[in-house]
Amino acid sequence: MIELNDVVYCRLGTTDLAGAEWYATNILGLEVSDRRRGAVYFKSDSRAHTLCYFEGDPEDQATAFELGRKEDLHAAGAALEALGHRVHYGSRAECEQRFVREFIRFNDPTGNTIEFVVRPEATGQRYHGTRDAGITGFSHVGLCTTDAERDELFWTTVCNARVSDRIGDAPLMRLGTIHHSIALFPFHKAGIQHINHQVGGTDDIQRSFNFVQDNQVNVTFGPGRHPTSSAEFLYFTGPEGMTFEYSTGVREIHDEPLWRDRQFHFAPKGFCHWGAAPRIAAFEDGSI
Ligand SMILES: O=C/C=C/C(C(=O)O)=C(/O)C(=O)O
Ligand SMILES: [Fe+2]
Repeated sequence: MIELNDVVYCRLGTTDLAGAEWYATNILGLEVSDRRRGAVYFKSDSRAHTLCYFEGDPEDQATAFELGRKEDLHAAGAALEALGHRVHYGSRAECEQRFVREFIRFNDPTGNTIEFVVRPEATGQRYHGTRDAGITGFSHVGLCTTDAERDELFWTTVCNARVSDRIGDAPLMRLGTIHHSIALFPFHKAGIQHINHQVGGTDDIQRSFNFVQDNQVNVTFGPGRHPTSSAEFLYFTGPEGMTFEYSTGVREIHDEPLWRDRQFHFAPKGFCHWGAAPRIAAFEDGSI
């Protein structure tokens, strides 16, 4: 079993790096932590970076998860190869680009690019957003799946994810005590479906609702409250059509052996307690 500790960063290709940086700092509220040729790195908490935009194809997206030690990484690489995955071992230059000691890259069964990394760099420094969005950190990612049952099996049997709840066939899965670090949403192709940052409270959600609208950013869902994690949320559109989510108050699961996953409707009532309806393709019709 591949033991994943947490989701650690996303990498997103963009055809407009300057525009993506403008959005990430002035709208999303992240802090530029580094710049390398053709790439900009962003902080959202005390980690060295949790998001990287790089010049490239917007469909070139990767999500990274942390493992404990390099021995675990090598064992994970061998296990994935034995299952038929093609595994790329990161070069020193590629590790430096990611602020990690070692990493491997492979595709999950849907074709999402996944990186498993060891020793991602931390900083002793707090994060200071360019605007006060109230962000407390990068928290989870939604991935598209072309076969939710198959991919759930991959994340829960090859890896250590546990299903906290399901909305229709979409599993919300935890790696630690946070209700979910990874969620899978049925869609017709691979890709990152949304990127979540936690914010401090309701005021931050409501303030951002007004702020993003005042800045002509498309709000696609919310404000609302998820029946699943109990979190209050706001979803809006970013560069290249990426969906970003702020949420606050996500449930923590500490009674691990006692928790039973629950089944929610794949319909607005399964997504929002307050009656908001999503205008996000993978939330509207899982078979698109
Ligand atoms: O509405 C669907 C999403 C639910 C949640 C949640 O329970 O917090 C998410 O954030 C998610 O699936 O990503
Ligand atoms: Fe989410």
